[in-house]
Amino acid sequence: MDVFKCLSLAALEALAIRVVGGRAHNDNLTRVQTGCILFAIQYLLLKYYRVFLYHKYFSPLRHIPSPTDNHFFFGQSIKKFKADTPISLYVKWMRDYPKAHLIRYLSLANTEVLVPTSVDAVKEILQTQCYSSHKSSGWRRMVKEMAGDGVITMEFDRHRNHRKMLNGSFSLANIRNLEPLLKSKAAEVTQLFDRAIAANKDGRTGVIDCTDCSTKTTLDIMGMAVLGIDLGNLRETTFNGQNKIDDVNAEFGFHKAYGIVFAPETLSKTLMFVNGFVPIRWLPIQANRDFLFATSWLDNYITELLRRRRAETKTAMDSGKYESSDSHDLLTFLIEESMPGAPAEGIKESEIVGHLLQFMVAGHETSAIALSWCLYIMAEKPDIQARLREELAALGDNIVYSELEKLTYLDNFVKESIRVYPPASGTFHQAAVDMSIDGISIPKGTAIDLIAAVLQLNPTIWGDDADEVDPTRWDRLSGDQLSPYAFVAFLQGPRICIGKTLAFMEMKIILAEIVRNFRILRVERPFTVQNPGFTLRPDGLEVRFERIAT
Ligand code: HEM
Repeated sequence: MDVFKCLSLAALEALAIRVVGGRAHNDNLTRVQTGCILFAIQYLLLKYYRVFLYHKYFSPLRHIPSPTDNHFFFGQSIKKFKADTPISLYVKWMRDYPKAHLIRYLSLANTEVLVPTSVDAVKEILQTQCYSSHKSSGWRRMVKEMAGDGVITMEFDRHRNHRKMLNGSFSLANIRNLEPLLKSKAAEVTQLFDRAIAANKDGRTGVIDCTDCSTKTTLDIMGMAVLGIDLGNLRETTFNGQNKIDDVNAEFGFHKAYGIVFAPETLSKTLMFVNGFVPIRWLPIQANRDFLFATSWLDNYITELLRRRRAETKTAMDSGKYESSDSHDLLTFLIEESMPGAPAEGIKESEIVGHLLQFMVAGHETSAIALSWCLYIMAEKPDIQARLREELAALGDNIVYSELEKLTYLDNFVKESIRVYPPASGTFHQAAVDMSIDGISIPKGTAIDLIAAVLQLNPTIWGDDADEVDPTRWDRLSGDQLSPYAFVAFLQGPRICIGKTLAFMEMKIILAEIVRNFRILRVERPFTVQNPGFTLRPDGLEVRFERIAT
């Protein structure tokens, strides 16, 4: 836009100089040369104004509390990149300005970014003015590159229409039908724990990598719930004698592909972020080749599956043998919804593939991270673990979910772990129109980072012990804690997570099985949290556990 403005202005000025000055004004310079020089001067001046002057002297946002330790050009970007976790700096700023409703920080080239820190400010963005902002274009580009174009990357009417159609597939009744699947996967988790014990020298305890194990579990669950296929990641996991999962001989599949795309090495991660702004996937390096192979493998796999299932459905319908069942995986649901005369008739194949890919991603990665942090908390806090076990002991051996969901301590524990360790670190918006938050005018285009931890770890909302994991706090909520905008790990408003109920159900069923059968003893070694990233993914979090004698 700036280039276009400066080009037009330079062309007009060059023309004016020619007309006013006549041929004599400077015979050595042609009109094009004059135009180029004017363009360069104006463009540099405009950029200087935008990068170095605007945020300091002219921006309507300049009075909002802001961290001051900025790099002169990169603002806080380098610090964010180097921080321990994707949320650490945001939480620090929230603590530095406890009374603020909004915080402003400077990003690359001193671009201003707002971070809402109060329940009122978040409510305005997610509810009152929910259609005044949309996901940032850079973020959407990154997600589309990884997981196609589905509900997560759609906006406004397109999002509203697709979301309305998709809501049916994750209705309460449909989710309830997944109970047998979730129980069978929970049983497979205990078998995997037993295999880890059997592979260990002492024959009594085992060690698992929490993120790896949880990812396999939730990927298997999503494989069934979304695609109707058993990916078999849990069943096929073996251990190699040094407590390590033996992945060397595993065929290329969903788990490997998602690992490359969503849990990449530092170089690949950097390429992913840079590519959100400047296209660099054409660079002939191995990290790019791996990424492109994995994303196209996932896309081809799902497209083929869709075409095959569609053909099978059509054959069954033509022969009058097709019966719609009560329990739908998302793929079957979408095929039925897109039939002639059905609500989603005319939906593009690429949109169905986008939805499926994005549900697989959104559904497995976040739940896996949430489960990993639950295991971490249990390892660190034996008292919490004991209390969970005690509550579960009151139920018989063959637990049904209707009993499990009534357990208040388990419910509190799951909520509390997601409060302290929100799996999705943030959602990244941009003002779609000029808007006002907390009485402050926000110009169209301003970036807004919605960071769950900034609300969920905020001492002004949750008290001085906001950082502490205390499941019992959910029994005595008061003040702002009662607001739905104090707990936004699943977001709120029209874009609230579609899988929230399923996430709670799967976590409770799997945790119940683990807690009843195993005692988590300790965290085995120091670990890190991946940064940069869109999730709070622990890296190398291993726990040691033992079987509980029956
Ligand atoms: C602990 C587990 C989970 C957490 C913390 C979580 C969190 C979130 C968050 C924060 C969003 C908003 C993202 C954004 O707008 O940028 C979201 C959206 C979404 N989630 Fe989840 N999620 C979880 C589990 C699931 C599951 C199990 C599914 C699968 C059914 C799922 C499917 C989705 C989808 C499809 C969206 C996009 C909704 C839309 O844009 O309308 N999530 N989730």
